[in-house]
Amino acid sequence: MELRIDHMTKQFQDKRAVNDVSLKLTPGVWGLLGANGAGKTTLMRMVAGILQPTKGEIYYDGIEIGTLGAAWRDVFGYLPQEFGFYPEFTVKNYLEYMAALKGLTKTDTKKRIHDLLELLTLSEVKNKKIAKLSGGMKRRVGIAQALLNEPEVLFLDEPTSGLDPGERVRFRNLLSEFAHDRIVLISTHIVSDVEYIATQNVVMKDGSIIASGTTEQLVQQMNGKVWNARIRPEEVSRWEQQLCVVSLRNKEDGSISIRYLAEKPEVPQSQNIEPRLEDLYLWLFPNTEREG
Ligand SMILES: Nc1ncnc2c1ncn2[C@@H]1O[C@H](COP(=O)(O)OP(=O)(O)OP(=O)(O)O)[C@@H](O)[C@H]1O
Repeated sequence: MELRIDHMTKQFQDKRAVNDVSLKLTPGVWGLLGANGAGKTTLMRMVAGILQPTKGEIYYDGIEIGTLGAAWRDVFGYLPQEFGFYPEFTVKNYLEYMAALKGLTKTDTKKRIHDLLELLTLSEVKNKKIAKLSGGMKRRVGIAQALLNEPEVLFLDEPTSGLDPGERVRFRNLLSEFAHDRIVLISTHIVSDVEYIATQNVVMKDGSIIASGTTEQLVQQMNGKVWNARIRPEEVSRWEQQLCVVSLRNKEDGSISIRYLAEKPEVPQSQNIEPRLEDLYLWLFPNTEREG
């Protein structure tokens, strides 16, 4: 099973949103990381067949997906970033409707919806109107519809936005299991969503892939660049202005433990510490807001 993205490019008037991206996706979870505007959504929409590429092709097991036509839609699942629901539908009716669009049989639909409602802890709200659900529940309904046809290739655009930490963990575990023999690509700027479950990560910036590899391979680039030191509370704003600060933690003795990124130690008595994927992300995208 292989999805080959070949020299994909998308030009919007004067904006090149995706610039000659080539990727070979194999079974497992793939993390697609990048700051706002990196081109992640545009790339995913082209694979989903919603957006016409300016240049490039996509092959599933060697066959161009345009040639596959309906057969591609049968094996592909997609959760868009902006998800247009039918607010007056109940959760169950909506999933039945989507199952019919995806061509599932009546018997398959019943069982599949039952299982997905259980899996995504939506059983209790299955007869509620979608308009009445919380943001996190709506997101889970979106995930359920993407999983309806048990897709072999699943693309999820920021799937965890609006999920609480418990839901996030459950969702990550569910995906890890699901991706055992499928290709799952998750676009996110929340590094912890993919740090521990992604088999491979791809980092996009300004429409191009600037790094890719396993989490371990990627974080290696940060060896020797992540530091920890103790500072006094009154020094915080000075160091924040001078350094790329990953985190600040109040210690019991009144001092502050600072984790920062730099080519060499900048704060007196800094210790070199083990890098994480978030460190690389902040190194590549220093101006992004910190993860909450
Ligand atoms: N229909 C469009 N017309 C013109 N420009 C567009 C269009 N869609 C996207 N863009 C631009 O292309 C670039 C990439 O956008 P895209 O939504 O793919 O990024 P992203 O990585 O998904 O960002 P985010 O994390 O904010 O969703 C941005 O500069 C965006 O403004």
